[in-house]
Amino acid sequence: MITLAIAGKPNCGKSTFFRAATLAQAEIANYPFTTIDANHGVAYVRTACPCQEMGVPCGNCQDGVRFIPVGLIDVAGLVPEAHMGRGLGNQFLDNLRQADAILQIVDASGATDAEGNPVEIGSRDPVKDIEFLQYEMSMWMYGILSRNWAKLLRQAQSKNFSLVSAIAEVFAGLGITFEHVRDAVEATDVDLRTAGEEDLIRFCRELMAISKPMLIVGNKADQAPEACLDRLKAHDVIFASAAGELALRMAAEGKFIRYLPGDQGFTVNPDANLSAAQRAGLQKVADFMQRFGGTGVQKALDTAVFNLLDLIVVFPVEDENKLTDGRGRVLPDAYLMKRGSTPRDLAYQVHTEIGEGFLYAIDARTKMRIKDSQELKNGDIIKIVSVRK
Ligand SMILES: Nc1nc2c(ncn2[C@@H]2O[C@H](COP(=O)(O)OP(=O)(O)OP(=O)(O)O)[C@@H](O)[C@H]2O)c(=O)[nH]1
Repeated sequence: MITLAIAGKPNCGKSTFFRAATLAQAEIANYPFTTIDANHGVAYVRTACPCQEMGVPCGNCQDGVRFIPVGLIDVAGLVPEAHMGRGLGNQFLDNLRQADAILQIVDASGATDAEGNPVEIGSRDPVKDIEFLQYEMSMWMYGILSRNWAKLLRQAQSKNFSLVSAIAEVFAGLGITFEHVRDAVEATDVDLRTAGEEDLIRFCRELMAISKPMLIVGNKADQAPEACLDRLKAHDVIFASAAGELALRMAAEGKFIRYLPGDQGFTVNPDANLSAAQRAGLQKVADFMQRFGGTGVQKALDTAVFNLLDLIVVFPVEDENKLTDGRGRVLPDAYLMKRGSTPRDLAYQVHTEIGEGFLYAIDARTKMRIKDSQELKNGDIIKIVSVRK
């Protein structure tokens, strides 16, 4: 499963974001428990379900809105100098190894200092928090590389030794590949054999950015002064109110409101028995959503998966006319796949045996065969024909 990590300094709202994102109404979540443990959970990305367009009600979506599970990890307690083992240090940086991308939460309201202690709203420049996480993570990687460096350089003296492959091996546990290392070398133009400390740190920073793409979430935007928002705007930030999203999901779970994560607004159920304070609280969230186009939580999850990781959604079926699987379920699965994936890749994702026996694929919309070399498109409904079942 694609996994996103939530990272940031203490008190920026990570746990609130995590709780909000993993609290799914029964109609949305196929998973009985969306929180696996305190720090690992299941969240959902939102996409259009093709069932309405195709005229076959599927029962797996909400009015044409389909939610697809992704893993979510709350990487708690990152403090300055964590890479030197301070605070919970390495253990938590280590958590990031499981992540495909990182949601970097910053306190957009500037109400917490470098260590996460509460300070007056607006007194901390939130941009500094963006730099902090990227610095900690690249220094952590540099620490790993420098521990292995002398040995790697010795080995590099032999003729057929590739430093790029060797570095990829050092970081294999982090999901870093040969291509990531090669791209980082190219982007930084570092000559690895002669590189000094400064060059290697720069290289690690690039490698980090390439292998663990980060999305910046400006949380607590509901209480952020204009000056803080303006400073963050230069950094491609998604503004959010995790607290607002949590309130909405809890209200929706209690059937007080009708709200689907990612909607730009919500409606209060006419028979909801709400106190004046609850109504006022909901009104505040409604005002925020109107200003920012939603609470930002679902938008952050969707942007990380569909833009940063550049994934598309593909719906495999066994019957291209009824759009069902072998058990008659309509559009039962929605797969997240890398853009550029082919029908054969989809066959492998469904099952290794189906991949091995792959013959051809049919586009359920056109009923035409598609070439194996053809790239799948977002929203495709595909029947795989394979010699083995
Ligand atoms: N106004 C506002 N407050 C928020 C928001 N999100 C979180 N908070 C508050 O910020 C404080 C810290 O939130 P947490 O979610 O515990 O922060 P954390 O980053 O998990 O903190 P650590 O567990 O210490 O790492 C709490 O008092 C939250 O209620 C938000 O979107 N808006």
